[in-house]
Amino acid sequence: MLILDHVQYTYPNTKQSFNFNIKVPDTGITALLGANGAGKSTLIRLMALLNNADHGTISFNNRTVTSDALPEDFYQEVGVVLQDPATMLFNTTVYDELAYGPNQIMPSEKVIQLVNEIATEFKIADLLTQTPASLSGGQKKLVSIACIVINKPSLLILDEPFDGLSVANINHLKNILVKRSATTKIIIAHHALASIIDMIDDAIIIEDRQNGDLITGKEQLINLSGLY
Ligand SMILES: Nc1ncnc2c1ncn2[C@@H]1O[C@H](COP(=O)(O)OP(=O)(O)OP(=O)(O)O)[C@@H](O)[C@H]1O
Repeated sequence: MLILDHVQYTYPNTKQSFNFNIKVPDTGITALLGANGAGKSTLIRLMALLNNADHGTISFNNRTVTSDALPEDFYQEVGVVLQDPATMLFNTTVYDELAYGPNQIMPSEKVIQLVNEIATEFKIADLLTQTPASLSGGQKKLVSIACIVINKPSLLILDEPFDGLSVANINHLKNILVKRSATTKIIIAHHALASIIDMIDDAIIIEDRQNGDLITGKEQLINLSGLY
């Protein structure tokens, strides 16, 4: 579904260079693992076409995609939540934030129903009338994820989704993602394998700004959990 074929990228200012050659497994939950600064967020920005590769190709569902030739439906199919949720929240209320995507494609009575369903699923119904800027860091994180999940993307990419969440909310979000992974491919960048090993199917290791191996199998993942 998502393939990065010899993708190279260099930040113009810091000259940090990255090389990614990755075939993301088509189903389940894939972890992106690596030390701080290894390149997980950079990889996500490339996958999401927020940064343009200097060389190589990215293909999604057998189509080559670039931000210059963006397929019209790309961001309906691919939902991305970046590390800092504040960058994603710009509406007046949490309700408007959640309704933003659905409002583009369905009538308002359906939107109301869907927003209420997702707010219940994420346990954020009591926040609907609040302004996003007034939320706590963890609440912003949950709302920003719910805002993308509500659009039912076929590929969901989450950069450090559990950062800043309480244990109860981490467990709740894990349950939501595992349930949704039956119909949605999910990629999660995370820096502590042990804390997500129960929910992932495989992992891509990023080392020194390059991708390493695709790790599959519970035993192999457990063997790595002391390192990542
Ligand atoms: N906007 C930017 N401009 C220039 N260089 C950047 C930028 N963002 C990241 N870099 C460089 O790329 C490197 C990798 O950063 P990246 O955020 O991709 O790592 P990461 O694996 O997500 O790290 P962390 O686990 O700490 O979030 C950094 O060391 C930094 O020097």
